Amino acid sequence: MTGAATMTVDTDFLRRHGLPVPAAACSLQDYWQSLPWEVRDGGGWTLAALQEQLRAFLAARPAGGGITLECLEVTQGCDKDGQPEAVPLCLRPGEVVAIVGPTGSGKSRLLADIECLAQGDTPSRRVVRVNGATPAPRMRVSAEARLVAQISQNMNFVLDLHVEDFLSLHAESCGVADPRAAARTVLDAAIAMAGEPFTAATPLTQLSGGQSRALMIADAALLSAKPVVLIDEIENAGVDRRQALRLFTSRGKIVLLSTHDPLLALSGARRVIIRNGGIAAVVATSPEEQALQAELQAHDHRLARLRDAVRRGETLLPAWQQT
Ligand SMILES: Nc1ncnc2c1ncn2[C@@H]1O[C@H](COP(=O)(O)OP(=O)(O)OP(=O)(O)O)[C@@H](O)[C@H]1O
Repeated sequence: MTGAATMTVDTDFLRRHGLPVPAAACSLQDYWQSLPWEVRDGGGWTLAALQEQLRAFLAARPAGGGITLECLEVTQGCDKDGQPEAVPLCLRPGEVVAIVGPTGSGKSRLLADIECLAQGDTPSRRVVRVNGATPAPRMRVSAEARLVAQISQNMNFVLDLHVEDFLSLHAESCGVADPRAAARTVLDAAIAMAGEPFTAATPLTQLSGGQSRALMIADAALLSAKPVVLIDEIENAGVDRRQALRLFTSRGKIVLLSTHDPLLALSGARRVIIRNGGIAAVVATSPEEQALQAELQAHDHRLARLRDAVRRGETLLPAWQQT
């Protein structure tokens, strides 16, 4: 049955229906195959009925396992020498926050701590609180209940599907009313962001790194209900970076991006400075820096033209001299 292989079972759903909970996350299809016949027959279940009910359950539930995210706090962290971090961090919906610092300083560590909702159990000993409270354990382990979508540098697909089929399946598993239309919207946004065009019929395995990331960004922004998006060094991603950020903030998501790029560093209202593994400061983007953004953007457009010319194998001077 379409979708059962791509839907993940949800422990809350299973408990609600008195169904056995598997030891590890698995697809609905695998779960169904592992169910003893007496459980299937006793509950009058069919795979179609199970899928229908799970889809309705997920569609009715806000992302993050039923909570509306109001604030995400990162506290009690230590730097690499075990010294307490200078400042805690509090993030609110619709915010873009850049994470900056030298190579190896701990930017990815901070993203990973947020991704796993660290509870003092990572090298930084950070504790992440959700809406002022300790998150429920299932928010750390259940794929459905997790708050965070992550876009990282190295994303490539291994699925043997075309772009449109993949997006439709994902839309269907998210409980979207018209999966094909939702897939089309995501595809259009991804194509607009990617440096090189691709189509609905492109096999996933033939997408370039930049195209894969553009697809994942559009998917995370427009289909995923996760309220927090972590982006690791999008500057090398071969996508229109500012368009990607706009897509996320238009959906009210918290966006944290680790970056060395000055334009991206200024794209949020604040930036987190990491030194020696710890948060050394949280700096507000000043009005002067905001004014600088327009100038940096003009340079960025010029460089983007050069990058396109390089990709097309053209000589660079005409692209550089174009006003
Ligand atoms: N607070 C900390 N305590 C202990 N170890 C840490 C801490 N922060 C980071 N580390 C460790 O330091 C190493 C480098 O950190 P990380 O990869 O996060 O750096 P980065 O800033 O993302 O680097 P790059 O810019 O090269 O991607 C990792 O092994 C990480 O686990």
